[in-house]
Amino acid sequence: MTAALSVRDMTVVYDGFAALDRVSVDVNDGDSFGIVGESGSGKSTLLRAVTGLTRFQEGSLTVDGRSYDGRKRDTSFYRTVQMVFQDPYGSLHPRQTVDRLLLEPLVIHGFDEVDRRIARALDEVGLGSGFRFRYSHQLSGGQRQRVAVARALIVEPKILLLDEPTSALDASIQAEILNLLEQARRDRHLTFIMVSHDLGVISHMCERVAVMKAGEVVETVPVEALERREFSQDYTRRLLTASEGFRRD
Ligand SMILES: Nc1ncnc2c1ncn2[C@@H]1O[C@H](COP(=O)(O)OP(=O)(O)OP(=O)(O)O)[C@@H](O)[C@H]1O
Repeated sequence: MTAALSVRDMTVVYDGFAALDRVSVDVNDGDSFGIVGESGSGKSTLLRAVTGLTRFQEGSLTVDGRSYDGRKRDTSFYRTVQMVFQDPYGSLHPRQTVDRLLLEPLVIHGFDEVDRRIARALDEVGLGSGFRFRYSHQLSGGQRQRVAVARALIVEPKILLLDEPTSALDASIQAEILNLLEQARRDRHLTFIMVSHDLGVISHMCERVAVMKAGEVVETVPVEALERREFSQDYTRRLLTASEGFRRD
């Protein structure tokens, strides 16, 4: 199996505080890989360090066979790796039309047949051409997140980094977006790396999961191991119990 992404001993320090402390993660081509952990454990920092939004001071990163350093990422990196953020309100410019939002990445990456690609991307995320000339501020949260997914997929990436992609949405809309992502992954043979505080979402979407605590990966297990309670860390058990909600004994 080829590695789509390999992070080795990655360390990110903010003002003397190690938000990531020698984190290693290997994700195979076509995998759906989850990252869980309590708030502040470093999940978003890991994704941000991979995409170059945050600099890593030590360690190495290999994506699709190429090595990248602390911060610099070239256009070909973003052709391979796209990211979908939690907040569809923050991640899309409100005064741009959907057409403009989808055109921009196509221009950056030098794609031709832009009309056809935009129409196809809108279809793929279930919006249709009626949405093409709407402004993003005229869309619901779920519709915006569909546009964010279309914007990521339109450059035909191999890897999607998903940072809590549905946690800002209502439960029913969450399921629609997750199904849409799952369908896109199957159709396009994508690799997913997904951060979620919701172990239910991770169990549904992912095959393997890294458990993070205080900037470290404390264990990496197949999702079935979580379901069968076959893991080594008590911390993982506490996360599972917390995600199952408060129970009266
Ligand atoms: N730009 C920054 N400057 C300083 N510290 C930061 C910065 N970004 C994150 N941190 C700190 O790094 C640690 C990890 O943050 P991170 O956002 O990666 O956690 P997380 O696991 O994604 O949390 P959550 O689930 O709440 O989003 C936290 O203690 C956070 O306060």
